[in-house]
Amino acid sequence: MEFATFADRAGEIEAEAADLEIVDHVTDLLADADEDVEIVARFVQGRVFPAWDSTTLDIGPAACYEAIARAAGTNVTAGDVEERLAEIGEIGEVAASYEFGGQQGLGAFATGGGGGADAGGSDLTVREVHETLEDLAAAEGSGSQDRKVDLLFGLFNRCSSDEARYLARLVLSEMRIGVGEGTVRDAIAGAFAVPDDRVERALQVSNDYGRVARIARDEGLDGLDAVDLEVGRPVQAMLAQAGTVTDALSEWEEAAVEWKYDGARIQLHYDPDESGDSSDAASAGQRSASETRVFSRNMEEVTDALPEVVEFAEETLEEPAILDGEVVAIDDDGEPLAFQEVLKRFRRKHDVEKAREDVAVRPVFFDCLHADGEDLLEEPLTSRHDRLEGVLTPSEESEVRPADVDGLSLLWITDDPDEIESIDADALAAGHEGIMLKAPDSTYSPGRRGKNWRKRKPDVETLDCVVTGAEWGEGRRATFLGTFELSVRDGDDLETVGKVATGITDEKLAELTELLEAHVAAENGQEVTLEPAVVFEVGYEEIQTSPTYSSGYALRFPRFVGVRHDKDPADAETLERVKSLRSP
Ligand SMILES: Nc1ncnc2c1ncn2[C@@H]1O[C@H](COP(=O)(O)OP(=O)(O)OP(=O)(O)O)[C@@H](O)[C@H]1O
Repeated sequence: MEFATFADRAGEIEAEAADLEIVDHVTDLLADADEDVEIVARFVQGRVFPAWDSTTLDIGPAACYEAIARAAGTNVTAGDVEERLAEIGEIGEVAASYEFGGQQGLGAFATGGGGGADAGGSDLTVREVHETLEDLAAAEGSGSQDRKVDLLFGLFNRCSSDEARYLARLVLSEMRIGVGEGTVRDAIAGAFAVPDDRVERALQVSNDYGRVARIARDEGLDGLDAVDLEVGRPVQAMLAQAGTVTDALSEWEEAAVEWKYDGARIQLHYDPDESGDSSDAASAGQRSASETRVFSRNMEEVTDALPEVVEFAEETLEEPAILDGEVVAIDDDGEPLAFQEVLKRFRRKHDVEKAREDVAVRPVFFDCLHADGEDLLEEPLTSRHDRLEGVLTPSEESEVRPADVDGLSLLWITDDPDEIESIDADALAAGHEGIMLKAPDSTYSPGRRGKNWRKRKPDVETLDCVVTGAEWGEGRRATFLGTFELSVRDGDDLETVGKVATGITDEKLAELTELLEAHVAAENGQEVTLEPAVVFEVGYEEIQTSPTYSSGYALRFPRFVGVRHDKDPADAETLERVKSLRSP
């Protein structure tokens, strides 16, 4: 396809306001793209490379202004282009405002000729544009920026103003003609007469609109259905919504409960025998027989920044696998550190070894998308977790208990809110963020933020409660008071509303013990009665009626937020207010 035709069609799409009409235009465009359908399906979304491919053009706006200026003539400078951009506000319009053609230079020859653009368009094709942009992306090392500018100059130099408009936008990732992913999906289905849900599935597993368009055209439905996950090519991560335990249990008979790790999402791709493969990654040849690649939640490659994850894979895994998980920063004792610490490591390109000495990381996996040649997206969560456990368990140790499997996130299936509460408490006590609730039968939906994965909703509100009791801890916490009894005011009386044991670090427990010990009124075994003196601010998920506490109400999932040193028991919440906050 001529690039002028593409630019023309892009102009028509941009001028169209109605979504359905836009789909019709894109459908026609794909149907007319012939051998270039792969490129056109990407260009129309403003992409040069497939979504899974983290290759970038690596060319900044300044270099683009420079290329435009050179193609526009000897009197134009990059500064002039920038000034015009400040006036007009959009790089496409700026590029279209110059007359190109006829400038001689290295770049002009590099892309097959100089000049030739006229108002009706050049002889440039989308394929030539694509190939030149591939060369531009590949330019590395010293002098590469000059080479990039040369190549881009060569393209602009052959452009009519309409072509220049869309070339500039494509290069700077500012296409913005109203074509989203859903539009291209519908257009592929329309152009090649295949059902849109099958196109959607193929897109989910491949993350490559160009390839899916070509397969739909050349191989139809059978071809689409044969598109599989590929180890080494990232998939979009499934995402979570916020939700309560109550909602989860009322919608599903049972919930799968997992710890929510406070790190950064990773997708691990491991192939034990890459040697026979001729892919680019293999030909890079740094890793011997096996190949491990790690991607971020946005499918960006982060392998080199996380050597611990690569080592983990190489030591633990035996079969090809795609695993979904979290990388967590840890201290010298292996205890989790705050999320901010992971960020110091996550996208680091230089001094990785030094950074590793400062902050170590460890992976934890909670899902398995592919194992040993088999795609598992359509399998229920519980089966995927079983496969995950198998993949992470070295074969000679098949008897190890799941709790001992390194890198495996634990999963509990339960319909008991109290058990969920205690899993949440354990997660917080172990330094994690809380819990995730998942539908046990759910399939893996890449890129979706559906109801099947829920992060426990953060507390709606907090209450200031008087601490009227506590318990001595056990084991390493034997010298600390914990499990604090909470009360609210009812006239001159105090009535209990719950106990809080979660959200408190050991350091904080030591501090609270010191504060509360002075107010111990009585002790009975581990149980301690406290004079009303200290007020805690406590978060909670909801308030329900309950026979367990003297107020007749209970805080569900209470969490310690802090001590209200500025408040006396007389300033604590009243039972009246607790009643008014009760869930309907
Ligand atoms: N067991 C787990 N299952 C799924 N995700 C987990 C788990 N443990 C930790 N996570 C992390 O929690 C994230 C979902 O929680 P959350 O929504 O708070 O993440 P976010 O990236 O901060 O925000 P958002 O995804 O809403 O944009 C996942 O993307 C993943 O990184």
